[in-house]
Amino acid sequence: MSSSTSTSVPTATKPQPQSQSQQKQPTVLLCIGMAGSGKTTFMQRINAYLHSIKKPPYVINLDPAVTHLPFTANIDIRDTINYKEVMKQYNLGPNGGILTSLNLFTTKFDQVLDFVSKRAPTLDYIILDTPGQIEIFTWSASGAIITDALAATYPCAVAYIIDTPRTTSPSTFMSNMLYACSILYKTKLPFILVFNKTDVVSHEFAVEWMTDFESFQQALQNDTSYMGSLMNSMCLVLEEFYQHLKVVGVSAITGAGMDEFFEAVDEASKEYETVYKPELEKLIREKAERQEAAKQAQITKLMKDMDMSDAPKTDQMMEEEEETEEVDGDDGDHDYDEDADYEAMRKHQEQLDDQSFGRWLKQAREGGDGNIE
Ligand SMILES: Nc1nc2c(ncn2[C@@H]2O[C@H](COP(=O)(O)OP(=O)(O)OP(=O)(O)O)[C@@H](O)[C@H]2O)c(=O)[nH]1
Repeated sequence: MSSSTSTSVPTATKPQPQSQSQQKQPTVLLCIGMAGSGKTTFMQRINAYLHSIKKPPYVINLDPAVTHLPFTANIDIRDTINYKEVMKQYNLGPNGGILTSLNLFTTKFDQVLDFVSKRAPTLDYIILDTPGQIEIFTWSASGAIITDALAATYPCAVAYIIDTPRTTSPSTFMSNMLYACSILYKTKLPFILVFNKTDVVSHEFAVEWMTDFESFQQALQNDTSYMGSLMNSMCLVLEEFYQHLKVVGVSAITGAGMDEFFEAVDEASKEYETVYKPELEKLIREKAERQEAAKQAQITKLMKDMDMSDAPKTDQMMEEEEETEEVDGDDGDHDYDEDADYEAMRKHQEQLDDQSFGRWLKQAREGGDGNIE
């Protein structure tokens, strides 16, 4: 786990050396969190922060149910999808309405990517606000499509927003961590745990629990229930998960922790380049190889079906050909036998005909048929 606590100049503000051939790619930040954790307020804060350092971000709102956006979005799902209309038209409840709206929007996401790609060379950050009902984005096909589409092109990181004052009990903390863990393993993207609302409660207790499992077990001391012992074991399991996280404490209201947050984003962007991107490229390469192999197999099969002699022959094809020749030989003998049988039958029939004709002639003569003479 890396906890960013330094107050030095944010790396995001330092000029980055740019190779001529390499086009600048903005970093995508996906803001995900439980309802009420402060995603929208946090989006407003980072938007204001980035404007203040002269790096205005490209803002995308994916929450169709938000009534008021305290910032201007470049692309807003609400401009194309009327969430209340969707609920009425499809006879859905609020969650079904949000999910269907997101699904409808995802069908047009290629157009969103087009818009983004036109602006990308001039951008440093693309920030996305997601629906309040976290599972609608994290566990839906649309959420996965949007995340994968962005992560395939741009360095991408998840900012998981946590309501710190509501996470002070070991059980809510553990629930939140397990949820974060599920998102990390689902997206496999660089992950930043953003403890929000630190103006109310400092996030230090959380950092301590994550770095020292004994302190978490101490907090559980009075909990002798089954849940208590389960959490006791879980904290050991989660130790490995914590090591892959960047942790920052912020206040979306006061603006505290913004420098640390963008330092973590910068690290996450590098992690994307060194870990996620090579893995993605490997997957793409493997898929291309599988497709090429399948194509070659199809061509070989087609050549064989067409009996193209100049087609490259595999050992198996040669063996099959030899077997076929042997069978053809048998067929020739068989044809020969059939011809002999046919000839014998023909002769036999001729004999029968001759005999029959002879009998008829004899009868005709005996019967005095003058015409016969
Ligand atoms: N004290 C304090 N309150 C905050 C902070 N960030 C957000 N809030 C408050 O938390 C409440 C929820 O904030 P939102 O930004 O609407 O949270 P959200 O996650 O976008 O909410 P949904 O879209 O409904 O899921 C609001 O009343 C905010 O004013 C913070 O840093 N400190």
